[in-house]
Amino acid sequence: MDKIYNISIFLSFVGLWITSYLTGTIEVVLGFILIFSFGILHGSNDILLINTLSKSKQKHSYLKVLAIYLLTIFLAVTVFYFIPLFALLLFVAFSAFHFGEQHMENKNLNLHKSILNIFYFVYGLLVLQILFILNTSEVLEIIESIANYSITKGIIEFSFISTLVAFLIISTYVMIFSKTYRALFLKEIFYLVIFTIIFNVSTLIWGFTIYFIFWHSIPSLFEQVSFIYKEFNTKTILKYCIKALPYWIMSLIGISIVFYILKDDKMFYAIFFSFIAAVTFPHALVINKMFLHKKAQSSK
Ligand SMILES: CC1=C(/C=C/C(C)=C/C=C/C(C)=C/C=O)C(C)(C)CCC1
Repeated sequence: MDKIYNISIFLSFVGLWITSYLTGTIEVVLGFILIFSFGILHGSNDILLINTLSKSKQKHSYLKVLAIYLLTIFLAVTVFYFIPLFALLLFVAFSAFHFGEQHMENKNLNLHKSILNIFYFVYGLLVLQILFILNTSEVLEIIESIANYSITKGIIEFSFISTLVAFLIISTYVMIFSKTYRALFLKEIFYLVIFTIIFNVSTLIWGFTIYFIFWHSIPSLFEQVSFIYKEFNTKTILKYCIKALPYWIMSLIGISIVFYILKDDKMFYAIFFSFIAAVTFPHALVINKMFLHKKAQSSK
C-alpha cells in the first residue's frame, strides 16, 4: 500500500503541475473525465463484491442483489429530493467514514472496533473539511444549489476547527494505545500537509478530483482487485474492468440522461454531487462489508 501512496504523491504533483498550464474550463473537464473513468469504475463492481462476499455462505440471486442495490440508490435520490439538507449532511458523514476507512483500514491498528470507526470517520471528515475551508466560497455556492439553503462561512470554519480538535484528541488516544499508529503518525501528518497544499493551490473540483482519484479510487481499486482475485496483476485488473463495464456504462448513461433532461448550468454541480451521493451510500456499505470479511478471514 505504501508503494501505491508514493505513486499517489507523484500523481498529485503531476496533477498540480499540469493545471498550471490549463485554463479553468479544461481543468474542470479533465476532472470530470477522471471522475467518470477511475472514480465511477471503483464503485462499479459492488455487485461482484457482494457475490464474492456471500460465496462462503449461501449465494444470493443476482437479481435480488441488483434490486436491493438499485432500491438503496432510489431511496437516496428520494431523500435528496425531499430533505436535501439532511441528505447532504448524511452524505458527507457517510463519505467521511468511507474515505477514512479506505485510508486507515489496511494499517492494522489493532484497536477496539468502535474506536476504529470513530477514528476513520474523524480522519475522513478532516480531509473533507480541509478541502472545504480552503475553497469556502465554491463550497457554499454548491451547497446552496443542492440543498436550497445557504450556510455561512462561519459554519464551515466552526466545523473545521471542531473536526481538527476531534482529530487531535482521537489521534492522541490511538497513539497511546497503538504502537503501529505511533510509527505511522508523522507519515500521516505528512499526507495531510500534502492534501492541504493541493487543496490550497487547486480549484475545488480539481482538488477533490486529485484526492478522490489518486488517494481514494486507485488504492480502493487495488484493494478490491486483490480481494476478489487474490492477486493484483494486469490479468486481474483486466478481468475486473470487463466485469465492471456494464455497470460503468449504465451509470454513464444514467447521468447523461439526467444532465440532458435538466440541461441547467446552475444545477450542474448539484446534479453531479447528488448522483455521486446516491451511489456512495450502497458502495460505502459494500466496502465496509469487504473490510470486515477480510479481517475475519485474517484472524482465522
Ligand atoms: C467536494 C464537495 C462536496 C462533497 C463531496 C463528497 C463528500 C464526495 C464523496 C464521494 C464519495 C465518497 C464517493 C464514493 O466513493 C459537497 C459537500 C457536495 C459540496 C461541494 C464540494
